[in-house]
Amino acid sequence: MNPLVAPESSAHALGRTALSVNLNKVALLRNTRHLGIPSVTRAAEIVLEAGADGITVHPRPDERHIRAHDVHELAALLKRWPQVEYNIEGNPLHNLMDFIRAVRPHQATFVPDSEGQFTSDHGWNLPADADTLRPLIDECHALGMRVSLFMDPIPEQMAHVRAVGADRVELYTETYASAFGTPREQAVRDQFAATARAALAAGLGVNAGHDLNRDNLTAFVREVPGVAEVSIGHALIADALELGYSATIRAYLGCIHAAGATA
Ligand SMILES: CC(=O)[C@@H](O)[C@H](O)COP(=O)(O)O
Ligand SMILES: NCC(=O)COP(=O)(O)O
Repeated sequence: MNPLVAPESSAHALGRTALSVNLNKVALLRNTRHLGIPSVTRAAEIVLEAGADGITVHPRPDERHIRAHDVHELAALLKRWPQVEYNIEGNPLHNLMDFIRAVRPHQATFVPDSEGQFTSDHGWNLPADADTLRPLIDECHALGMRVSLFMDPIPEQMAHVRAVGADRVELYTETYASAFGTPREQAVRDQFAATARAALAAGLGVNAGHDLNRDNLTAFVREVPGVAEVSIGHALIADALELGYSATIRAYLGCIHAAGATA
């Protein structure tokens, strides 16, 4: 994959938030038998044919879901989809950089997970982590890709994200998802909006992800300014078990459309 021709997705061109589908949980189900189904690459084909703007994977060191062969097979598949972005997430101090060097996705998302962590549950600590991250960000840039840092929604951290050389921040949205539907919902969403404004002011692009779903997505995209991309996996794949991949993608794109243009 040649990231030097990384697409500005149709979503960017249309002024709406891009939907990147995280396929971790398809691989998780696949790995419970030695039958190769459900297929990760088939899931990618169907969600892309339904209009998804990107594919995200998080190949954890223990290969509990996405395995090394998935990363490479998806890279080969996406050569047929030049307008689709490939986003690979992981800890660059563990196994992520091997995939980055081999596959050269459009975006690398650095996530500070430990090797056996149950799921992603916190962002980087800046500026403390800056010296460790800076050469890895520089290497990703030299390989021609964008770098996004997975961060908690703290406005004061955004200047540090830019200072270390990252292009985007991925706002860790679990606190928003947990507050949704409670009296704290608006205050928490306001915190994300303030963080996004600080990120944009620092010259960063804004991504978001973790526990987003059909219920909480529209209000987030409507009220948090400039969200370029949401990466969604767990809830979306759960919905697809009920609705099918294609109807699910149309539903999530409908949630984004209902939020209005981001431009
Ligand atoms: C970084 C993040 O919040 C998710 O992208 C992450 O991939 C979730 O990992 P699991 O699917 O292993 O829970
Ligand atoms: N970066 C977030 C992601 O890729 C998917 O997170 P989730 O929707 O599985 O919680």
